[in-house]
Amino acid sequence: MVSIRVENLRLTYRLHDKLSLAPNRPRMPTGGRLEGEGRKRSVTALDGVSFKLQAGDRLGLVGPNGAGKTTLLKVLYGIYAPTSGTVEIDGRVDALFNINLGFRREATGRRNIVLRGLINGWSMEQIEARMEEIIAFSELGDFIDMPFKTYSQGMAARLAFSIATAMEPEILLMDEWIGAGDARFQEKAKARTAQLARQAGIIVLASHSRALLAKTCNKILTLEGGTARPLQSVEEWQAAMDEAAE
Ligand SMILES: Nc1ncnc2c1ncn2[C@@H]1O[C@H](COP(=O)(O)OP(=O)(O)OP(=O)(O)O)[C@@H](O)[C@H]1O
Repeated sequence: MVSIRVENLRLTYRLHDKLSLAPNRPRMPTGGRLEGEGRKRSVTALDGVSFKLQAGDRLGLVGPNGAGKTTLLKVLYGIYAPTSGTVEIDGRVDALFNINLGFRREATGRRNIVLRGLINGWSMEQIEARMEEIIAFSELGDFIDMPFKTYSQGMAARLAFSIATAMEPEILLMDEWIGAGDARFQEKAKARTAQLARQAGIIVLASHSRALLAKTCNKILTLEGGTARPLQSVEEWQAAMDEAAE
């Protein structure tokens, strides 16, 4: 059964001197908790975060800039190991948080589909079998044989989304990539995302767009300076937002 279980998660970035935040730079107006001095400086981007998700859940991650949303996605994807706490994931995970990540700029869209498929462990036969469906969903037409570097952000987003969802992930992690597609593609992508969640998958989407979150998610996790509020249903979150606005 697909599930995510996060228990008391803490993630601290250790900052080397060359990694910015030197004392003569402007103070960070927002973000995680800065600690230490000089080479021992660190940022605690997530602290004491706990939540559980089950099959069919579509979680929205919300919070101001630097709240820890992207860091949480990266921990769920396994890019960063927790500094402390536990993350237990059951299910095949794929991520779409940087549209250009993992694409060869010089290679065509078609070649990039092959490369991504191979990285995902598909055989050439499996790639061939999915190729036309991926191209059709992306609606890139003849541009599929143009180098990736010639694509607009929206075109790159179409290809990235089409490949990632063709890989049939059980858990899909996303940030606001969807904003790069035009309105029609966004509708199509939303339908496919909902279908994926219905097929007993889990979606985690970090976004600043209330409309997108309301349409896509059933649960909301609000992060602030790296700490999380208790999980809310999307209805509770909307009601709280409306109340705060009054
Ligand atoms: N690679 C890194 N090295 C050091 N600190 C980092 C790194 N990535 C993020 N941080 C810090 O961790 C904190 C959380 O950042 P994160 O990118 O997770 O926020 P976010 O909620 O996704 O923000 P945004 O809405 O702006 O995308 C910030 O204080 C940021 O400065």
